[in-house]
Amino acid sequence: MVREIVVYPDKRLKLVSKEVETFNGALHDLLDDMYDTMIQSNGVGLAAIQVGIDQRILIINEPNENDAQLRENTLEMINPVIIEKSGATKYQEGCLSVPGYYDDVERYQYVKVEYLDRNGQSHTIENDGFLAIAIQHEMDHLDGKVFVEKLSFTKRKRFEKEWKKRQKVS
Ligand SMILES: CC(=O)Oc1ccc(/C=C/C(=O)NCCc2ccccc2)cc1OC(C)=O
Ligand SMILES: [Co+2]
Repeated sequence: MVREIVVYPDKRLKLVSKEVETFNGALHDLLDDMYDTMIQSNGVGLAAIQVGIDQRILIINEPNENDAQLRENTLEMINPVIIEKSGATKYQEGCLSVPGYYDDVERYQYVKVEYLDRNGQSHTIENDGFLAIAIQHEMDHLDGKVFVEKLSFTKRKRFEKEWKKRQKVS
């Protein structure tokens, strides 16, 4: 089912999420709910803290060449750890917890990541494209960091001004 998305500057987004210890039906239900929630909001990535669960869980679903997001293309990462990183890249990021705001964020170009799947099986993935950016963005959420906190001083000032104005209106 679709869950409510936690919106910036909710202080839950600053929590450091805890490692997952049990790989049971409740975990599978959460992963399925995260998928429903991400797709319904037109997202390509979501961390569990964005639906209020402070566990080290993230999902990514990159649209395919026909711009379709297929369920089987969903990458589910539990307790992910970056074991290699290199290079630098910049990409205009957005976040379902900061709806309607996009800005350039600097990231590592290449990452190699170890993680567990929904059954507790270990996997290693490496990427130097869109997926590398998405993984870094979502892993930041697991450590209580939102992309707007990585902006340069001036960009951050611009964001805060815009966001305050938006809060007054809504
Ligand atoms: C108004 C509003 O909510 O705008 C949106 C903002 C962000 C998003 C989705 C952001 C998202 O999935 N971010 C995952 C992290 C990520 C960012 C950049 C590259 C890879 C991975 C969707 C929005 O809704 C629409 C209709 O576009
Ligand atoms: Co995000």
